[in-house]
Amino acid sequence: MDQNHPPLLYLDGVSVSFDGFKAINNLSLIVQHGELQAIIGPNGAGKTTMMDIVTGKTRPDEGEVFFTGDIDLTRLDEAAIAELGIGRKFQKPTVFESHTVWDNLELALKKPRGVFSAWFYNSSKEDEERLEEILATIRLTVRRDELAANLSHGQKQWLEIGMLLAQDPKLLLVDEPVAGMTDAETVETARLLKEIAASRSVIVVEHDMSFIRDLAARVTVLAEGSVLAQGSLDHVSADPRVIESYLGR
Ligand SMILES: Nc1ncnc2c1ncn2[C@@H]1O[C@H](COP(=O)(O)OP(=O)(O)OP(=O)(O)O)[C@@H](O)[C@H]1O
Repeated sequence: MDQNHPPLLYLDGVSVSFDGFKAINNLSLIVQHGELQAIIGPNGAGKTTMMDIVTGKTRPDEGEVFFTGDIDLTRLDEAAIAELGIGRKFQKPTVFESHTVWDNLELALKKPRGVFSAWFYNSSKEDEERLEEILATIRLTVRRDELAANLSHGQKQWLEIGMLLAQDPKLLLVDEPVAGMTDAETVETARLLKEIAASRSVIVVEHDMSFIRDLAARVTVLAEGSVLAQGSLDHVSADPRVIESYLGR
């Protein structure tokens, strides 16, 4: 790692086994500041486990995981890692159904990012402007007063992404966001994530290839717990090993 210009996220030689099975095997991965990166790969490739390692849910047996160059994530717990500005969106949307879109965002803004945040919070003009901005980003401005329960599945996913944005993460990990979305929502989600990545780094795990194409991001192909190929979607799609282990199946 270039110590003068460290990447936002740096994994090197990371391995983790479950009952003797190497779910992550000597994985090295870099995410730059302001980068949108797509991670693809067959079921069981270790995509979820990789995110579990970054967010502190799973401890690696071996290897280095550094954030902003000098912060060793393997020594921190989940709350401390969230507090550093690493947000994670799980596959299923978890919004407060009986609250409005606006209230969901406001609750996320008030929620401390981790246990070390200030406990006292006063709503300010500045916060309201931020929430308005987030509403526009997640395409829900006109539905701000709607109960979250009345949103479509795709809109719930966007709302949850907005709730993470309210926490102002430096790195956003997004797990299979377009599963179950309509085609139109899927196309819009690619646009939305590209906009978000203009001001922070985003890792997206997905199986939907037309969505990955729309993202126009650098693609990392994981297989059997390590990086099989990396580059543009066209580049990795032409790799015979990628075709054999994933795309050709
Ligand atoms: N806590 C755990 N205990 C035991 N085995 C696990 C655990 N977590 C993951 N695994 C195993 O590790 C391997 C990698 O799983 P992982 O969920 O990371 O893959 P994935 O690439 O996210 O797959 P998918 O595309 O299906 O979500 C799998 O064989 C899985 O069964």
